[in-house]
Amino acid sequence: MLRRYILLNTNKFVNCRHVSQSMLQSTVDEKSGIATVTMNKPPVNSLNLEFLDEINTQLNKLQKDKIRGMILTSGLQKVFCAGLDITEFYNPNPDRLAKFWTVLQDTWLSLYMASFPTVAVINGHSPAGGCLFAMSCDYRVMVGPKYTIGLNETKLGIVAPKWFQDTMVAVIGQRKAEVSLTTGKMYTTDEALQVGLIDESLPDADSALKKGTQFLNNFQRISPWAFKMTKDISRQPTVQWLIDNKQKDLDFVLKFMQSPDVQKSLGLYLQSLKK
Ligand SMILES: CCCC/C=C/CC(=O)SCCNC(=O)CCNC(=O)[C@H](O)C(C)(C)COP(=O)(O)OP(=O)(O)OC[C@H]1O[C@@H](n2cnc3c(N)ncnc32)[C@H](O)[C@@H]1OP(=O)(O)O
Repeated sequence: MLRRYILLNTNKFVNCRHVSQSMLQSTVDEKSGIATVTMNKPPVNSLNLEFLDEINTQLNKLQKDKIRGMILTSGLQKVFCAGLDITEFYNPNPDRLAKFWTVLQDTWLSLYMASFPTVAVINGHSPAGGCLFAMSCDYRVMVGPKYTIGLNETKLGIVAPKWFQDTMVAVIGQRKAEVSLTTGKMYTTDEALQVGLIDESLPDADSALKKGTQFLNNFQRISPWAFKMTKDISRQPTVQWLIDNKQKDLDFVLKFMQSPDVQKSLGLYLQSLKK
């Protein structure tokens, strides 16, 4: 089957059979209209400014192209996404930190409110921002049993912003989210399934991708307009706070992240990761 590969670094559609050298590969199945977007930024798909910008640009492009659905997955061996790139927060340049956080806000809004159905095929560990991205999709299929997922921010000595927390509440409910967030809980695949953080667990990536595609095929007979209106109504309460408070959220992050206590915690955490 002819697949359309998108070269993101030039931001142009190119019909060819080669995968681009970009950090993000995107293929669109021309028959079904389903895009597979694969994060491929070794070693752990950490989300820095440039990577987020690329993801956001691609989401907007797919929206314009009126694709019928999207699978978000990882091209790495055992990590879906390690979350935000901690080096963006450690001894930051304030201008870059502001840009980074603004692009993160925009990328989340693009993903959370995507006009097309989205599935996260979580084929590796998915802490913090990785979990946020997975939770922002409409359906989650995870490869089990050895990977983990959760919002672990408190374990780094930092605080998940309100919209991270609200996204989790929307998926697993207030009580479970509160315990999960305060303890920085990383769930095993089985635990995540039990608590409702993921929708399905499959033993390998191929079957997870098939499941994800099956979910998207449910929308073949659903009007894209009816889908989008329903999703907007359902998700509006979660996004509205950020839409109304982007600057306030940014100001908080700039102040919080540059405080000496937080810098100290981040430094220790980075050191522990290197060990
Ligand atoms: C108010 C603002 C709040 C902001 C909220 C923040 C949300 C976030 O997303 S913060 C990021 C939280 N992420 C994590 O805590 C994940 C940390 N990483 C891991 O747990 C593991 O790396 C992981 C399980 C994902 C993968 O394990 P391994 O495959 O064994 O890889 P390594 O641990 O050896 O890591 C390889 C390499 O990558 C560096 N790394 C890992 N994660 C990050 C990250 N999030 N940002 C930057 N760099 C990261 C790690 O240090 C290693 O580096 P080298 O030693 O230089 O190779």
